[in-house]
Amino acid sequence: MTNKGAPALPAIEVRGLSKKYGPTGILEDVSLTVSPGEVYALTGPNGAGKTTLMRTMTGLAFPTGGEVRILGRNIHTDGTRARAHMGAVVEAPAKFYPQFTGTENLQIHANLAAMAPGRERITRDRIREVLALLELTRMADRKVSEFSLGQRQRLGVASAILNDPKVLILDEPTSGLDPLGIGLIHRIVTSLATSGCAVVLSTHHLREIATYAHTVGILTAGRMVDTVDLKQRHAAYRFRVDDPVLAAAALEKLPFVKKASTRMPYAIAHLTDVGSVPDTLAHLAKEGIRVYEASPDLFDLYEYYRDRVEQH
Ligand SMILES: Nc1ncnc2c1ncn2[C@@H]1O[C@H](COP(=O)(O)OP(=O)(O)OP(=O)(O)O)[C@@H](O)[C@H]1O
Repeated sequence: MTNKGAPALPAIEVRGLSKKYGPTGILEDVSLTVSPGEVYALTGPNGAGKTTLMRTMTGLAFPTGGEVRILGRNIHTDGTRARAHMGAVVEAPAKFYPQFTGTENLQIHANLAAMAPGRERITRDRIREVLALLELTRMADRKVSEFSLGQRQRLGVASAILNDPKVLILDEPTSGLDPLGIGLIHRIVTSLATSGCAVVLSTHHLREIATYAHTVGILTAGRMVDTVDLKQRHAAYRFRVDDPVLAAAALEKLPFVKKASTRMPYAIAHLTDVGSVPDTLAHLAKEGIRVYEASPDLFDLYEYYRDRVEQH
């Protein structure tokens, strides 16, 4: 029997997770699913429980209730196999031996990673490649005690991606990084996701994350209060036209427009596919509507987040 046509197994599945420290509830009934190739950003106020959730997802902390599955395997009862294809940094900055060099520290991680079932040895070339990717070649043979905070942060990401993971979990990977370092981490995460890796990262940088995450989970006081599908939000386009009401009525008729509305001086169209913008423009012109400007109607995650957090 084949499972052709069956939905792909989620790479990460968190179901009804709760966690207490003593009598204090930190997480309550948290669920989330991340598919292969998806970037899931976890955000929320300080103390909301993001680090606790990520520590529990990687098996470093145990839940009071619920479960975590990585590639179908329970991280708490089948940890060795669940972690075989996982990379993670959940301490900031990641812990390294300060008296050893960057390369030596990665070699230690490589040796540990190679002990996972079904995993091959990580070569010296791969270590060099990952150091170059994180722009750490210059620091490769220096002791970690000589690394800056940002360099240690990048070495943490290097160690997490060393074994070419299918699941990557990063707690605030861009904290302490300069603007170019932040861009570098974004590019690396995007490229891993493009090749099928499922990524969960926590962050407070909402406007940046909105440009490349697929999903944003908002955690407040230990509860997942909202999950935002950014793909859906990005398919809105706005057109500055001479008559927005007329334009919205014309846009409504198009098969690839899910919804049209006005926000003066714009007509807003929610498209099924951003590739249909040229056809939309052609249609507006045919209807005699003059278009002065057409641009993505970017979803303001910061505004949305503020509203959602203030409600709780
Ligand atoms: N080992 C622990 N023992 C007791 N309480 C803890 C422990 N670890 C975390 N907490 C508490 O759990 C709550 C959530 O902390 P956590 O670090 O998960 O939040 P966070 O969302 O990651 O915060 P931040 O954005 O500030 O990093 C806090 O109130 C914290 O004091």
